[in-house]
Amino acid sequence: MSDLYKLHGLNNSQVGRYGRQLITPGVGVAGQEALLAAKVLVVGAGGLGCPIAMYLAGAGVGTIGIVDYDTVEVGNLHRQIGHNELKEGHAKAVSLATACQQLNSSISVIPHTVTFTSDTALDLIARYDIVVDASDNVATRYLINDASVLANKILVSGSALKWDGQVTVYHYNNGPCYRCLFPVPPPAETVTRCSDGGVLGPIVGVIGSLQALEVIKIITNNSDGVLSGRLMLYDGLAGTFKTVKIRSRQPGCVVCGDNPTLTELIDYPQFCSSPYSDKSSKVDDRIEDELIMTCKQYKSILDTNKKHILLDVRPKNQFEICSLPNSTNIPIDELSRESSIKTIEELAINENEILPIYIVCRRGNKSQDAATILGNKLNSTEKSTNSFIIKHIRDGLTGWNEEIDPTFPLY
Ligand SMILES: Nc1ncnc2c1ncn2[C@@H]1O[C@H](COP(=O)(O)OP(=O)(O)OP(=O)(O)O)[C@@H](O)[C@H]1O
Ligand SMILES: [Zn+2]
Repeated sequence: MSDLYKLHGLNNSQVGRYGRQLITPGVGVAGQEALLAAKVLVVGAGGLGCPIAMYLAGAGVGTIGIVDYDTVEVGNLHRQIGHNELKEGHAKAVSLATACQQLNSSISVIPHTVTFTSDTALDLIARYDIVVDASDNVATRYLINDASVLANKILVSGSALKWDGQVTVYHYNNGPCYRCLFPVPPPAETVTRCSDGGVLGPIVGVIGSLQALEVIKIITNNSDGVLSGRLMLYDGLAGTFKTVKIRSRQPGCVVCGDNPTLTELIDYPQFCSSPYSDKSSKVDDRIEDELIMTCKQYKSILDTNKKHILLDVRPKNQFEICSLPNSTNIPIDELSRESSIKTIEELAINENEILPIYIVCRRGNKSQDAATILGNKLNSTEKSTNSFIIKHIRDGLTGWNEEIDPTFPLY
């Protein structure tokens, strides 16, 4: 296109590349120019981060930053479709940045292979206009919120688990921030992680795409429909979307309120009692020593053919993947039922002897709770006998894989 025809700053290849987007009502040349000038930071290069960054790259967002400390694993690929098998072991931020550049080499995509922490957040955010939360843990969520408010940036937030997801925009046009809605973090033990609850690829695909769309709406100044003060909920299994009004900005909010008291970043893992990661860490012992058995001890029980009951308290669909020989599956949620207790008693009471009951789960977390529940039910004071031996297997099936048999599949 010669200047004779041109009334704007887009060149011929930009008109060609972004044509379908350009002619969409509400975008136009001004919208495209704004996209090319925009700088967006995506925190997390996982399930949400992949579609977010790829769609923003496709749309021609001029500068995209991608933060992630982690590396690509094959178990990520069912949903993290910006990566591929050749990238196993590579930094996720670099892998996704490369995929974005392959999609659109005319923009700038900057990988930041660091953990987003109180030390790194403000420096990173300062280089961008909009922040997108594509992380997967509560500590990072509070950090991103506080850093965005302190740096006065708009935050596009999303989350997904199992078959569901949600999207909203914080700190936009006097709308609420995350803390206006959730002033204090939930108890760490009530938070379900993707690695425990599961998540489907298309669910993060939908939510990540919606987050990218909010970013595009904000940049192209389609402000009326921006999901500020509203939360869009997607139930993929039911096939429904619902948008609900959420609490407005709270004048008393510690970070975005009228008289904020939180004026610098804090220690978020401490505040949330959980780390900047949803990875499973070693589980601490919470019960007395006599209720604990190691994987090696259980192996020797098996090797010596000692009679016992092995109770696997994982959800049924996890038990189906693989289980230790002769184990009985009673998911922990069903353990307190009278019928479950009866089944366990029938299994354990064997002619004249009472067999010991060993409990296993994925990592040795739920099995501790199960040992306590079962101890209370079976050895309660109302019972005449107090003789059930109950132990949980420390480190669970993950420990079994690591210490005893690496062929036991991990998921
Ligand atoms: N504070 C943080 N700094 C940098 N990256 C983060 C931070 N918190 C989370 N992330 C990244 O956000 C991404 C979230 O992706 P996703 O929810 O798909 O989980 P994942 O950790 O890859 O999956 P899995 O739980 O299956 O291992 C991860 O790649 C994770 O490394
Ligand atoms: Zn607030």
